[in-house]
Amino acid sequence: MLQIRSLSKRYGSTVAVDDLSFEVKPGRVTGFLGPNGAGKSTTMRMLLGLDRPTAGEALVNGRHYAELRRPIHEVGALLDANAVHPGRNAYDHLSWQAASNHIDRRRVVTCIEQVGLAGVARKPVGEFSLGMKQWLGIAGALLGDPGVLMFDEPVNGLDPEGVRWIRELLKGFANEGRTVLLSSHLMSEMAQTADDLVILGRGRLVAETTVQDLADRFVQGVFVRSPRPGELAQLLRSAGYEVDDGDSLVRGATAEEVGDLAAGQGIPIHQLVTRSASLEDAYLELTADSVEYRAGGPSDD
Ligand SMILES: Nc1ncnc2c1ncn2[C@@H]1O[C@H](COP(=O)(O)OP(=O)(O)OP(=O)(O)O)[C@@H](O)[C@H]1O
Repeated sequence: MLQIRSLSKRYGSTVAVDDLSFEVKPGRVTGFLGPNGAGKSTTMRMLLGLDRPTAGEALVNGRHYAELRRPIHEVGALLDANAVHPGRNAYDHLSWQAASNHIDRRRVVTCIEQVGLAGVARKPVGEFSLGMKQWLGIAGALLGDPGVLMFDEPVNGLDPEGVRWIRELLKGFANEGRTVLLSSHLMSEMAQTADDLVILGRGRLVAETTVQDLADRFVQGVFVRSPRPGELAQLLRSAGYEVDDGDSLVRGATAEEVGDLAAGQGIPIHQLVTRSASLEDAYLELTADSVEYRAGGPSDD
């Protein structure tokens, strides 16, 4: 369990995190989303005791990181996959981490196998692809078999197969009852991975929701096809619905409402499909005011 309470962090005149509060629950994958510079990494660093809050608290299992008795057994994290000595091999890298935390070497082998690196464990990390470094970072996070896992942009730069692999791995961790916090600036990466969503913009909480609720909230309407479209559209308009796209899109209605109205007047329906905005659309709308830089240059506020 992770708890963020009225958390703020300033760097000089930059407010990186601004009075942020949310919770991350066990048994779920929580997507931590926000445009570049929204404050995700800063929040994670404060949870891990790597940065000191200006105000508020960031708690792991109800305690500050510094108060955890055996931190590596409570929380594991991958913040920067490249923060590995390139000349060291994967096995030695993890063994060194394990030794300094009194963790048995057999656990190193288990973690290496769990992330599929057994075949390259003796290769220098400098020869690893970005994906392999990410797996190694995940193996490091698993060393202490912690109940809480945090990953900062773990799928950044991975190919689709790598993304799918990591997605299944993270879902598996949540199914084991662990708390999994996963940051990204892309909704597309979260839609199929996360259960819950915490969305930031300019250091502030924009939404704390579930993927399902967000999708439901942004439902656009119902696409309907009938051999008597004009008549149906008139009926729907008189019932107070907005109908457009050549009388085929009924805004603000459910499929049941449209179907029942049509049935009441004996108007045949050949197709009835609920049409949602994509999660990506919903996310862009929610964070539109928070983007530091857009494709066309700096935002004008
Ligand atoms: N050590 C630091 N010194 C000064 N400013 C910082 C520092 N760390 C972060 N910031 C600033 O704080 C803000 C939040 O940065 P942060 O890295 O937490 O965002 P993020 O959501 O993780 O973004 P990204 O997806 O780009 O990593 C940014 O404006 C950033 O420039």
